[in-house]
Amino acid sequence: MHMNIIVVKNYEEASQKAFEIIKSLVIEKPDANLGLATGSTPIRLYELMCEDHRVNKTSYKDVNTFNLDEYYGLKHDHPQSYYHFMHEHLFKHIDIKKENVHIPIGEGHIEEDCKRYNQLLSNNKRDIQLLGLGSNGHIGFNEPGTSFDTSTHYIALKESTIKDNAALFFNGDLDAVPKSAITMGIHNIMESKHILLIACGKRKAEAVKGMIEGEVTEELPASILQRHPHVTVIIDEEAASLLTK
Ligand SMILES: N[C@@H]1[C@@H](O)[C@H](O)[C@@H](COP(=O)(O)O)O[C@@H]1O
Repeated sequence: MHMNIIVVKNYEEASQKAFEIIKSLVIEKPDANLGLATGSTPIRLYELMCEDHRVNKTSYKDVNTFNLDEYYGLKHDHPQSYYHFMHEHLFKHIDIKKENVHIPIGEGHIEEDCKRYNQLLSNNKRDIQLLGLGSNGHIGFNEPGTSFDTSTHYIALKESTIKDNAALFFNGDLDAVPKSAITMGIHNIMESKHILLIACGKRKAEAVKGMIEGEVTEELPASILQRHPHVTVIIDEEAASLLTK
């Protein structure tokens, strides 16, 4: 097993650690391909990147980014679209070029767009893929039961995911959360040279245990990371609390 597991005290330390990894990659390789994620977890990391860009002038002008997923049916300017999230939390604060930003399109011709995104991904291998972790073990929006062979696809969200995201982003309003999404598949995620997963808090402890100590199963999508040659997992004490080894 090639997982490098880093246990830190809390969310702030986890974000700092992840930031160090991303920053040193961008400095070493100014035209790096970054696979990016949304959700509540990377928010502090993105803040640190913006601050560092402002203060230390770390440049993203030759960086390309590829986001994991997008809700289906939200317009770009919807405040909860991932497109909007990424612009607000990261892109508008750094010197990345608009044309270097890639996010799946969550409306219109699904099949064509998935095909186009897959082509883009296979032409641009990611140097690093940032991941959060769903409380049910999903990565991107690859819900439990998704085949490990998938590339970018349309997926119906599980009840638990709708609930989690309602609580975090939609003021608890289940009806406001889109019921489906477009996501990079497990196959696309596994193509990245390095995978960096951050998980914090008690509600992730079960999934973290399965991901690291459980069997590799499509019922817990993140468990596939055990088969990747270069994975860094950053977890806080709460998320690590059920680990036995
Ligand atoms: N599609 C996203 C994932 O990319 C994210 O990693 C996960 C965890 O979210 P959070 O970081 O808010 O716990 O759930 C969301 O549904």
